Amino acid sequence: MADTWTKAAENQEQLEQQEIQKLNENVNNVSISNDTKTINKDDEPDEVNLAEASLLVKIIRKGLIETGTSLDIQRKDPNSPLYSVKSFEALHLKPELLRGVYGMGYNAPSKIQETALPTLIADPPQNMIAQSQSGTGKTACFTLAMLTRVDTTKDYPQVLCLSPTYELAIQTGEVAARMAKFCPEIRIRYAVRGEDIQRGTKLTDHVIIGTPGKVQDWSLKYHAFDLSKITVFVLDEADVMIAQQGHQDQCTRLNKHISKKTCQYMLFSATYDKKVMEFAEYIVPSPITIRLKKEEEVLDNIKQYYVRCANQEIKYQAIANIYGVVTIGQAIIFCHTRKTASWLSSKMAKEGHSVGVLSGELTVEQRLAVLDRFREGHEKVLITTNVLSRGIDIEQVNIVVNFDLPVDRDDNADCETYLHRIGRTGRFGKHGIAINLIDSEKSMQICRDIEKHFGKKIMLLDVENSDEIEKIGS
Ligand SMILES: Nc1ncnc2c1ncn2[C@@H]1O[C@H](COP(=O)(O)OP(=O)(O)OP(=O)(O)O)[C@@H](O)[C@H]1O
Repeated sequence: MADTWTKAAENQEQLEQQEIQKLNENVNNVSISNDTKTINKDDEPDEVNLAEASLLVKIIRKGLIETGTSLDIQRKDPNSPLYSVKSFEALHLKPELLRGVYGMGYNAPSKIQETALPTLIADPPQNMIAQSQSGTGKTACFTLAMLTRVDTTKDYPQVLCLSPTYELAIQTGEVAARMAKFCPEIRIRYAVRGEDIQRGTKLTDHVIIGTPGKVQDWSLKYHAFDLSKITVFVLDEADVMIAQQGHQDQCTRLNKHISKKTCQYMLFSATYDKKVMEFAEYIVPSPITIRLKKEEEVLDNIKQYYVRCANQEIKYQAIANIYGVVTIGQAIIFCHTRKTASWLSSKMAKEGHSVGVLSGELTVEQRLAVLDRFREGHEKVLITTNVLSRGIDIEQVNIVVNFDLPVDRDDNADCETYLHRIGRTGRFGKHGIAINLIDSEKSMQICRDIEKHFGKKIMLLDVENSDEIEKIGS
């Protein structure tokens, strides 16, 4: 059987190689002028964008080519988050789950999977607070641990997984369903907006995946399940769940009813600032902690740039031209407010560009429909707000644009959100590009603060210097 799985994985790899080759052929067919002559950015937005487009093609082309060859190399590099010495077989997963894992095309664990999984599924259960870079397989890691712990002889919810957004809960549920494909007796239930139950219902599902508000309603208001019987409590994007206003109150309320003696806590995120980690260690009894050093948090496979734009209109022009280039892959554009997202999308739509827009004011059905269309490639560009900054996994996204840099309530750099936003590209070792549009001294300062915080260079995309362009693109 193992041989069949190995073959399936090899086939998958061959298919991926063919796909990459096809993409590269497409890239080579894109004809864009290499004109990089001196440009007055304020007066000549079109020329600026032509040069930018040309540079982007080079960078993307390089990224796509590297993507095809580097996964194996990254796996052998001890400094890479994808490094592993063990096979999935060596992690002591149940055979049915192992089949699920291979069925998803995974052939070796990432560093976080190799490190955390054996501890998470060992007995007696141990609590864990884990950090690993974006796109390195945390979801698969805690999902496998959750499914391992299910006791199908008991017909009530035992595993509770909380996500900060509707989209993320659905995505995690889909991963869990795929992993559990060969465990048909495990029942998984979404507790999210739009899913309703009758008063008096007693849930018989084993795993509940949802957002805190809905889970609170079902457990504490409708008593559809008993929180004290939960044996695994997972907080995905744990830092926002325990520290951000709104989520914090709901999670604290739920946590009060969870038995510290019999429940295993699993907290996962790509970021924890110092205070949040201290708080997490305070609320989770005797946790095993897996932490990254600050300089390890930003992935080397995501190249970061900034572009100076005179004003919002020039930022728009930059985006409008980037649109032409990203048909090679897909892009997500982050705006600070719904208003800017809607302004940008309607302006682009008016000019005939096909873009999706996803922000908090849409109904959950609309949000999911927009995301599905984007996943299926109907739109190449998705304009959004922080609602989509965390966890969403779309493999083909190779560019993230910060139309506005992320700031906190005091207008200071929001480094955690920045990291999550740019982590929508560069998934599982792929190469990605993050472009920050800078239109004021204030935003330049924020960019510098982010750079300093992570100790990773954010390079100027200087369209006036063709030598530099060549250097960046090579
Ligand atoms: N061992 C593996 N082998 C190959 N692909 C994997 C493996 N583990 C996870 N993946 C894939 O890598 C991608 C990123 O994984 P995942 O979404 O779990 O990352 P994450 O760490 O949870 O990201 P984020 O920090 O953004 O929440 C997914 O497409 C997933 O299917």
